[in-house]
Amino acid sequence: MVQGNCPMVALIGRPNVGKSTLFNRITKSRKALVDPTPGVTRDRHYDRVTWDNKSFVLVDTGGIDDNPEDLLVGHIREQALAAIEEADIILFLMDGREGVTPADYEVVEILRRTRKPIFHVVNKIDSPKQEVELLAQFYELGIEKLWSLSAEHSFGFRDLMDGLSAIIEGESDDEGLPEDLMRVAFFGRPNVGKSSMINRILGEERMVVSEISGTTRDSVDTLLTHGKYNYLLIDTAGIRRKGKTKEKLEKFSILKSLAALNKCDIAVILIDGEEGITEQDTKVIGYALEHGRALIILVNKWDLLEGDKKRQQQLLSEVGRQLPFLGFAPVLTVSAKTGYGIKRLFPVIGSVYRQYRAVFPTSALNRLLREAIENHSPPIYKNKRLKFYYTSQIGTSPPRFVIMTNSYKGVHFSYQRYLTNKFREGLGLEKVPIQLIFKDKSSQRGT
Ligand SMILES: Nc1nc2c(ncn2[C@@H]2O[C@H](COP(=O)(O)OP(=O)(O)OP(=O)(O)O)[C@@H](O)[C@H]2O)c(=O)[nH]1
Ligand SMILES: Nc1nc2c(ncn2[C@@H]2O[C@H](COP(=O)(O)OP(=O)(O)OP(=O)(O)O)[C@@H](O)[C@H]2O)c(=O)[nH]1
Repeated sequence: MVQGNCPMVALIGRPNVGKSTLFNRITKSRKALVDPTPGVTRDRHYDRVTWDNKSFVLVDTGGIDDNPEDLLVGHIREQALAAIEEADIILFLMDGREGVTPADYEVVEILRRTRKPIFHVVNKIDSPKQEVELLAQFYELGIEKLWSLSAEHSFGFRDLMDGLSAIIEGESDDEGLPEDLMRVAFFGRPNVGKSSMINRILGEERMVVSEISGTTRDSVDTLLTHGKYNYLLIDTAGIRRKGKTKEKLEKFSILKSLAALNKCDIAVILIDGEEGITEQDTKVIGYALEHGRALIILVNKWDLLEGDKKRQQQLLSEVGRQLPFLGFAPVLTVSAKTGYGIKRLFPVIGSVYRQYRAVFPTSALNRLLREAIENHSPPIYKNKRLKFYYTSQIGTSPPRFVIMTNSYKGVHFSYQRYLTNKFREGLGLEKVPIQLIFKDKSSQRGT
């Protein structure tokens, strides 16, 4: 049984064996979370999947790292090594139509080195008849259990997914943790100072601390009580840097840390004050946004910029420029080394958390909606004035509101943005993401 919330399942295999096809089949049933945010780099090669109430993060390693200059066999070997190192479960895909290849032998050998669960999957077996014809030769590999599959036509798919979810433990229910816990996860590139930051927070505040192990394989969660509040600090894994695979592992570690996103309320993203914001930072931020998480940006190692006003300003405006859509996220300059700025963090976490979980009475929301419409008339759509009838809150974390309209299709981006800003201002939600969902009153359809 694979423990922990949301293990990482890596899909490996030679080019063209059907990894993308399988990835799409597994992930496509998932309903879209939020509209894509402009400017955010989206990586289509990983996704969170829930099957039978079990959740995991699926990673298509082929997509992560396609370097055409890599020799084929070398490439798959590296992929397998990285997967052994970083993934919790491995799906090794082979091509039933092509038959067993030397690379398959080699990968099977590599995979024998780990005790992690491995699914040896023979793809492109599109029917029971083909199973009889194509599968037999793969037993030469000496693998007891082979899974035959048609990623394209779904033969064998359900069995594979059931097999996979059978070895994943259900969501842990946080037994023994206090209620109303603020879950704060720290993200950032290797070496940005995540561990130093958490240590600094713990040392600085001399708080009641206890370690909760095993929630995620490589991360240690720390429960602490500060004032009358309880916090769970989640440190995302540091990676082991090893020779040539460093780059690859770095990508893996980012993906894996994404599993932590699923269990936090607030994602604290550390940016290296010396290096500035990187593409990997914007990727993690994008993913946090898609998951509707509250965000706090910490520009760490600020001590290294001490006295350099020009560089400081440059850096902050760079952050603003790179993340224009992120106006709501507080940005703090800090130093885990000297302790500069750390005292400001808790009040910010507190106010972000309160906003993130806020609940509003329907009457106040409707008043706000009416005022917003009076101040700025809705546009005309298909010769009719757009109407907004009423609104109510349908969720928190982040706050979500539904607004009933006569034509949700007519609510263009600019008016949507206007209403979002009005809701933010009117409800005091300036530090968190919020979602407005428009629905047609008559048909109950909408976005
Ligand atoms: N007959 C059959 N064809 C399949 C199946 N799965 C994938 N294919 C085909 O195999 C080809 C390669 O599939 P991809 O999913 O792109 O393979 P990949 O492993 O992601 O390839 P790379 O992106 O190069 O790593 C495509 O033409 C698919 O249509 C299957 O189950 N049956
Ligand atoms: N000058 C300066 N150095 C810092 C600061 N914070 C961390 N460092 C240094 O940066 C290095 C990396 O810090 P870690 O806390 O290990 O970074 P991490 O993000 O946990 O790294 P991984 O475990 O690799 O993910 C260490 O040498 C720290 O001493 C800071 O605010 N200022």
